[in-house]
Amino acid sequence: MELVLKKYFGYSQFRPYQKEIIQKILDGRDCLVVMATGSGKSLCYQVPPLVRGKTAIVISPLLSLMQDQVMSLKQRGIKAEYLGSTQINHAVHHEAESGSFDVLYMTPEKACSLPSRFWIKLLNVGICLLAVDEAHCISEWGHDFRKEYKQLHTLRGLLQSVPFVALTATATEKVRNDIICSLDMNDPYSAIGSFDRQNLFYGVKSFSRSQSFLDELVTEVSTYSANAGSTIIYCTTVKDAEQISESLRNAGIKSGIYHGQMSSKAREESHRSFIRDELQVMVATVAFGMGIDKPNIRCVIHYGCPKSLETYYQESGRCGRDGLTSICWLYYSRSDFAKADFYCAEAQSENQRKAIMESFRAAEKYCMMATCRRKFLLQYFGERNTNDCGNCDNCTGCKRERDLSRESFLLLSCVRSCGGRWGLNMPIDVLRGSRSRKILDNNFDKLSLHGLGKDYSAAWWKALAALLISDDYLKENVQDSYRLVSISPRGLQFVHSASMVHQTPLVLALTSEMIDEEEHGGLQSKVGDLQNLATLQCEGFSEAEAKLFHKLLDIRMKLARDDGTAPYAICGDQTIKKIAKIRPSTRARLANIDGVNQHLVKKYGDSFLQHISHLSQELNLPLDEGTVLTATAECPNSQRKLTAVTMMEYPNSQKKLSAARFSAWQMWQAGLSLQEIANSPGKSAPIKEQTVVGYILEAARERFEINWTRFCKEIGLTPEIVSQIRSAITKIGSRDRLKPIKEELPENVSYEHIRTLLIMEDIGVSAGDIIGETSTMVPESPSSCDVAKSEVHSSVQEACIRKKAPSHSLESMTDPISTPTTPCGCETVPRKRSENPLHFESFAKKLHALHGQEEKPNDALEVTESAVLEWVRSQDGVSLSDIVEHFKGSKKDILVGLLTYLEGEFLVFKKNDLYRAM
Ligand SMILES: Nc1ncnc2c1ncn2[C@@H]1O[C@H](COP(=O)(O)OP(=O)(O)OP(=O)(O)O)[C@@H](O)[C@H]1O
Repeated sequence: MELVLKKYFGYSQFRPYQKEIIQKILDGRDCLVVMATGSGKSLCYQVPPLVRGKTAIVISPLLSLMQDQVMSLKQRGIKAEYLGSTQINHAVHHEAESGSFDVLYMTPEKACSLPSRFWIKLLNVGICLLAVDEAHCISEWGHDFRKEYKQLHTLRGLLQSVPFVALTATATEKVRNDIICSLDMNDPYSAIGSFDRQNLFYGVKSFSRSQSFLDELVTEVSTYSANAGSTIIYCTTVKDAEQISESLRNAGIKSGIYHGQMSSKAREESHRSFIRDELQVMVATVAFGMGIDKPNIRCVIHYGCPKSLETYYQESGRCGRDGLTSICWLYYSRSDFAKADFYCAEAQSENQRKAIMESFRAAEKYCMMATCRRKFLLQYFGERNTNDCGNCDNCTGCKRERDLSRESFLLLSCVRSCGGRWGLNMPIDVLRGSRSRKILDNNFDKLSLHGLGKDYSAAWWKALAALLISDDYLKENVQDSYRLVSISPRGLQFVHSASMVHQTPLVLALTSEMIDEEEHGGLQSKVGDLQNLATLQCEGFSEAEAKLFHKLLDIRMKLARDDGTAPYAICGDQTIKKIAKIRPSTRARLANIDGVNQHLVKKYGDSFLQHISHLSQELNLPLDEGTVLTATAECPNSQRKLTAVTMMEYPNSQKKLSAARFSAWQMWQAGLSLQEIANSPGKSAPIKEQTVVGYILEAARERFEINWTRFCKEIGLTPEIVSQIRSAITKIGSRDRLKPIKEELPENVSYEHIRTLLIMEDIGVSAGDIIGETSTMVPESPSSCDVAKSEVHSSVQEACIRKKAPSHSLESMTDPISTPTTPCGCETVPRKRSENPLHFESFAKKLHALHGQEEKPNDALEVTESAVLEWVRSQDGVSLSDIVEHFKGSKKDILVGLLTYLEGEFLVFKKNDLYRAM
């Protein structure tokens, strides 16, 4: 399973529940999976077909969702397709029944209308599971009941031996039971995960649909949207959606619109542009609901209270599916709460009407509460023992608590005096001193309470009423869709214990709406804080790394566009972040990054590596940051010759130098030329020689030993150039900045010359001594003083050459294959890779050639890619020492080289220091 996970999905670990669920499916057991949005449910049905080599059937409610999923799976090298009305390739049906696909999506209608011969044929080749995604649609108690889902049990009869897997993010206990019964599931394994989406911040504010609020919202969105993922703004009406969309476009924000009144073609186009990152913001109605599978949505805004808490959880759950910090704001106005009847009109039964009403009230309560919102959400979905989250507006805002005993006494008494026959408006109007006809007709103007609550707005009183309802002082009864308010026993007790002049203290936390009402007369409903999204995106990055991250996002976008796919299908933002942080220089290192799968490495790896190398150079960022150095195979011959001088002598080298610099220095010490190092094959593309010079100079600054004579010769630092540089420095009177020095010098004097001289001086190496001693150097015009000094012998450097320079000529080595190679035996151009491991035997041969033949015990096994691969494959995870032991007699360096190579080719992978075959 882990192998499939890494190979196709690029991940090295399963998330909670995934592995158990997959195992149960592989064992043939029905499963009910209820896990949070974005928790990774899809993977549970995508892995088994790859393990078993049989087709997985996935029932999904929306064509757009299927198309997105198929696109993403194809980008992972998984054979996936869908059957549905928009499928224009007629061959798909035939291929599907012959079992050509790993994952086959279809709508419930399609699944029920396929002839039984289709299923029988497919069963013969193999079906490993039937998954019902968004399974809550089966239940009348669910918030999105679809009658086509009810028909799915007919498939049970046809596919008796196939495990059924029902998946949903939102299912109360009632809904779960309904799913199990409807699908005729047999003793299903139930995996009920937490609903908690810890990376999401939840916030709520009251607002008025005014131009000033809209302007403020547009300004906020524009501050972060250009470089911080995507945003969805959900509206409750098409009119709101159109108005917001227009305002965003007028402000120059790339935004699209999506609602049910658009043609299906226009909707598709809008959806497509959004998932391909061509739009920053999508303004949509609920029509843009389930099936938005885009992982990098950073912000979901609700412009109006949604119709149920389940809908809210689903829609806000579109946010931050890649696990990165994301924000959900909900803006509500009082008028939103008057829509219950409208939503109930959709009900097809009394049960459904009740369910709609209940979840609508829950959404209202969510808006009005002053305590932890996440806790409320989780408890609504049946999770107990939850604590305050510290990551919602009510937890993070400064809580304002106040003794509201007098106000509560007035409201409770007034509700009681009105006889519990009214909604909230009547007692509030009485308190505010209204003399409307209804009040006069009922003689409520005669009540002693009449007019005593004038100091607060009606909205303020309603907010207090919501607090008193949630604390059980008031209760709401729904009668013929009217909401009547009456006093509860607890409320009655409170009223009895008090009088007009004295009440028991009742300390309550004010809601943000109450505060707004008190401080700004309800006019200042400020948009919640969205701006920090832009900074969150690059948290933990230096400025240069943040730049690299954004450039890599652009590159991913371009690659995706060229390929007609969505950027996130290549890899997620989280993975790009890791790439920007690590800056891998080789395929193997790229492959090691979580989220990088085989398909990515094969298809885009070289392109990414080239860009990383160039951009890192431009931004002065080292490659292979944080990579633990191991003996690498990137230039295998150098390893052999360096065993005596590398890690042993520089135990802290990792701390001082990045892997790329250390590796360049190693190769240099092994006798490779600067050009050879620049072209060494471990990298996807040659790097510049100047970069190699820079790397070696940095090593020198860190007191790594350098053969200066050889180095100066190679970069062409002559005595004449040294004296020219010195004159230039004297002339400008400073050596702090290179540019003015360079400007004083002739063309042939390079920055590398200047840098080298300065570093030599900094670390106390005399340039004159070094340059002067080498007779093979032919200075263009030897300058007197430096030539004189050249007679002096540099004992330190010379000793170093004698002791550690390569003992045999690199050029003399036999190259067993015909590809052009550098003197180190490595290819000068990136090698075209093949899927067939045997094709790489040449690499093993080359390694042997480079390391020289040696005495091997008679029983020693020959080390080739296929031999190593075969043996690793036959084991359940082996350590390097096991491999060395098994292939005893072979050099560890050769084995390490082969393993690294096989890792880069996704033929083996390493987890917890154990190698396993893919
Ligand atoms: N083991 C894993 N390691 C890292 N990322 C993972 C893992 N499993 C899944 N993911 C990623 O998590 C994200 C959400 O996964 P997925 O789409 O399966 O969620 P879901 O539970 O089906 O959500 P929803 O209910 O909203 O459809 C995807 O980007 C997916 O690639």
